[in-house]
Amino acid sequence: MRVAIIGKGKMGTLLEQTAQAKGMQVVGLFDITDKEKLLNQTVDLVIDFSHRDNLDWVIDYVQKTHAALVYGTTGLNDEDKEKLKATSKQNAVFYSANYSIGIAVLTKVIKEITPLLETDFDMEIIEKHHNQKKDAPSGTALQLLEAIDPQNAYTHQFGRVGMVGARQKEIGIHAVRGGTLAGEHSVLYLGQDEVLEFTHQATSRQIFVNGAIKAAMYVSGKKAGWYTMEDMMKG
Ligand SMILES: NC(=O)C1=CN([C@@H]2O[C@H](COP(=O)(O)OP(=O)(O)OC[C@H]3O[C@@H](n4cnc5c(N)ncnc54)[C@H](OP(=O)(O)O)[C@@H]3O)[C@@H](O)[C@H]2O)C=CC1
Ligand SMILES: O=C(O)C1=N[C@H](C(=O)O)C[C@H](O)C1
Repeated sequence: MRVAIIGKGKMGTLLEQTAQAKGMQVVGLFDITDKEKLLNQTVDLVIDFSHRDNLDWVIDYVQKTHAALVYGTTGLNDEDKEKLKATSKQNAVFYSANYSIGIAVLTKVIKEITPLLETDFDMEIIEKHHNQKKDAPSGTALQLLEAIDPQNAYTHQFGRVGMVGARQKEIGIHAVRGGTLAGEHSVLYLGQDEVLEFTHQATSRQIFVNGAIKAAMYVSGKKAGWYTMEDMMKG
């Protein structure tokens, strides 16, 4: 499988090593500065872990070449997500804000348990990441938020400051940044005299890379469509 990787940062470089070890032919790591080099060739699959500013030219490229796309970049706005969804009408697009198995399972679990808890428990999300991360809150925190509030029934309270008053029908989302933390996400259910807390800790980026490579193998050769970790877990 001929693969192009968009992004030359922490994820891009680790992806290249792992993809090559799995026998994929990596034609290169690309960024906005050298996109012309990619436009001159075709690949079967593009893996993007870079920055949302690359989204438009990457979409143009996969649409022209019919390559499949595994997309992991976070910090997308609603319009960006719509563009990706629209691309999946002509291309196979695999999308996840977090390619670890642990977060895929946690997302599934909290979808199931939230309806049992939300009447009596307040819900909050806390994420912690390294000091180089550009977006906040993390894409995963937003994915977990969507899982606990699929109908948008709560106010989404991004941090709190000042005389905020008593808690309303809201979900708090909090971002911590520092050091080299690969990523930690907690979903808290806070009730009368009891707290239920689920925490996922990534102790290395390799888990995201392994998940993205699995997603690449899963989506390669599939017909146009939108593919997720949930689909891949079903097999
Ligand atoms: N879905 C998942 O499981 C995971 C997703 N991610 C996401 O992947 C992305 C990359 O993460 P990571 O490798 O750690 O980040 P890095 O900062 O290490 O690398 C980012 C890459 O994007 C490029 N870039 C930065 N800003 C711009 C810009 N404005 N326009 C075009 N290119 C740009 C950088 O180039 P330069 O160095 O020249 O600025 C670099 O090549 C992030 O969005 C992160 O949240 C990360 C881990 C897991
Ligand atoms: O930037 C990172 O590092 C990570 N980004 C993703 C996110 O925003 O959720 C996934 C993971 O937490 C690491």
